[in-house]
Amino acid sequence: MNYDLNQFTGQKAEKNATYKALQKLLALIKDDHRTLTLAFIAVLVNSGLTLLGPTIIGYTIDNYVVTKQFDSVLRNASLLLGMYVVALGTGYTQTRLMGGVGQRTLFKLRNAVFTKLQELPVAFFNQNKAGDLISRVNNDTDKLNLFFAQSLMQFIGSIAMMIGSALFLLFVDLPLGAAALAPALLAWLFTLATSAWVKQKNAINLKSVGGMSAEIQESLNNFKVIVAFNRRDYFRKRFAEVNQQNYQTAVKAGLANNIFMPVYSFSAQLGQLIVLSFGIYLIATNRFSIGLLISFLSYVNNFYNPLRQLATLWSGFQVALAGWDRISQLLSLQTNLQTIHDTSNKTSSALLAFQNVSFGYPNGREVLHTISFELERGKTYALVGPTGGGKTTTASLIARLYDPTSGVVLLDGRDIRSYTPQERTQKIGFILQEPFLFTGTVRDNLLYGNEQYQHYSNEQLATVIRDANLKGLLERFDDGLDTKVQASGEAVSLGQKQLIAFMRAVLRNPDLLILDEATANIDTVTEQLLGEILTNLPERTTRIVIAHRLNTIESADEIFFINTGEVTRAGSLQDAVEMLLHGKRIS
Ligand SMILES: Nc1ncnc2c1ncn2[C@@H]1O[C@H](COP(=O)(O)OP(=O)(O)OP(=O)(O)O)[C@@H](O)[C@H]1O
Repeated sequence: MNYDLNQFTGQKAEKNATYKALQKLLALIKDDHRTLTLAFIAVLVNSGLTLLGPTIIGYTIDNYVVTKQFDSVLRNASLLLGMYVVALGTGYTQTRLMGGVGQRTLFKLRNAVFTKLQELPVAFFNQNKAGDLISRVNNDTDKLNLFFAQSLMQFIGSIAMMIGSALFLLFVDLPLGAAALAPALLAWLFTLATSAWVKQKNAINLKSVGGMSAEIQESLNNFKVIVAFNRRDYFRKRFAEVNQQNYQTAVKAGLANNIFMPVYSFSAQLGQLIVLSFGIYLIATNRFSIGLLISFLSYVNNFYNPLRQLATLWSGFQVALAGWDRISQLLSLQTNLQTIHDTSNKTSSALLAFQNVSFGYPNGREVLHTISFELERGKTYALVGPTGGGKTTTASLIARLYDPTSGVVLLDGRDIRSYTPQERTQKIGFILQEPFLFTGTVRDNLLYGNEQYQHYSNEQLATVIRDANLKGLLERFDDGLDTKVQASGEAVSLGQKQLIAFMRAVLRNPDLLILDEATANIDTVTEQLLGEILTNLPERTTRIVIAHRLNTIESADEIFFINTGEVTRAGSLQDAVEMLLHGKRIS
């Protein structure tokens, strides 16, 4: 399955996915329907009051100013002032309410995106850069917040004002009204023609922001290599390039976003010119009063001012849409590692069995080719083979980090896909080649994902550690369980990280323990200690050891040689050495 987010093309199937994601967006604001309704009412009241203004002014001019009835003029002026104050209040209410909706949507959206990231399989993270994902969680979601907080109700308000004004113009004088509105048609056609282009320019810009973020993340993650190889200039140059690219796409997006404004302004000016020219003619022929012309002009303004505002709002909307596309691509992804109902009629009495398993990474060659083997309970297996031969891949399939392209993996006689992630991780412990620790203490890291001992006190945990023969390992840490650990820091050595990963896996008491190069950075004495711990694991525990060092595989009951898509049983350590030396099966 392809999980590369930057390869989405917006084809039909993806459009359906976007539609689904749009439903998700609506679900996010569903809880806010009361606030939205209130804000909507506030906007309508605001627009209604603003719309009434010109009528009252026109009426006052024609009936009281011309006849010099100052009392009535003053009364209507006070009425107008009252209306404007109420409009101010509703405007403020609307802004406040929508600000809350925007922030809440942002909050929920970020949670939804992050939760989705936690659901996705390893294959997804192989194909996407962390920096780009961070940018989607941080930057793209904020584009939607801005739209909700600042634009949505203005958008509705502007439309309401425009409809009201248009109705008034057409009602008072149909031909003049239609002529005054005609330039808006131009603006509308222009909008239709350019919107997709504007959205695309914004999408390119957001993608380049994601690319820049990925670049920053990569250089921060690898700063030591950069310093050691004196590659600072190289990375500076690379960053300058992506920054330059981002600058260029931002300028283009900015230009695209501003393209509506002059066209909308021009159509507004045309509208006014038309009304003025025809209006003078209508007054000269006594079909229009001065007051009516003034209110007419005001309504033309009331129509075109929101239209001008729409120019900005519309580009904001295109930015939000482009951001939403990037988020919805992520939200609509489904993990391909679903828990399925076990329909295979295949059985095996072994703890784990590969039956005709083939596997290849997306866009890569086949790494394993119709492999079959079985692992018995309580035995120790070693996987050996040349670098890149497929050992880690085999172990990853055993831990179901990926599913086979064809064939089936059976755990305890059942399709491994029929186990829930909890059941599976309970049964299988995996010590990865590159141990990763979370910021916290040794204790936090030992209990990571371990429900059983979560609430144990340090003393109780120390007893469990002693019973599991792990005491000798814990002593390697100055402050024992309370030793501070940092995900990216150097407070613990690589070997110590491997020790924590080892203890973490053993404490979970799994049926199957996979050690992928787990002793590569550990001294010989400690390695012997690990060997003893492994030997003393409960009898039913099956161990799989991936190692390049021969002494670590000496104690294995069976050795598998993995290379060029094949898994071959090596009868003895000597056979394995021969195979390693010749890189192939010996006859
Ligand atoms: N995430 C991945 N995406 C694409 N190809 C991969 C990925 N991981 C491994 N491969 C490819 O699969 C093949 C087997 O890799 P694997 O890591 O299983 O080998 P290995 O035997 O464990 O090697 P080593 O001894 O170096 O750890 C290699 O050709 C590698 O390039």
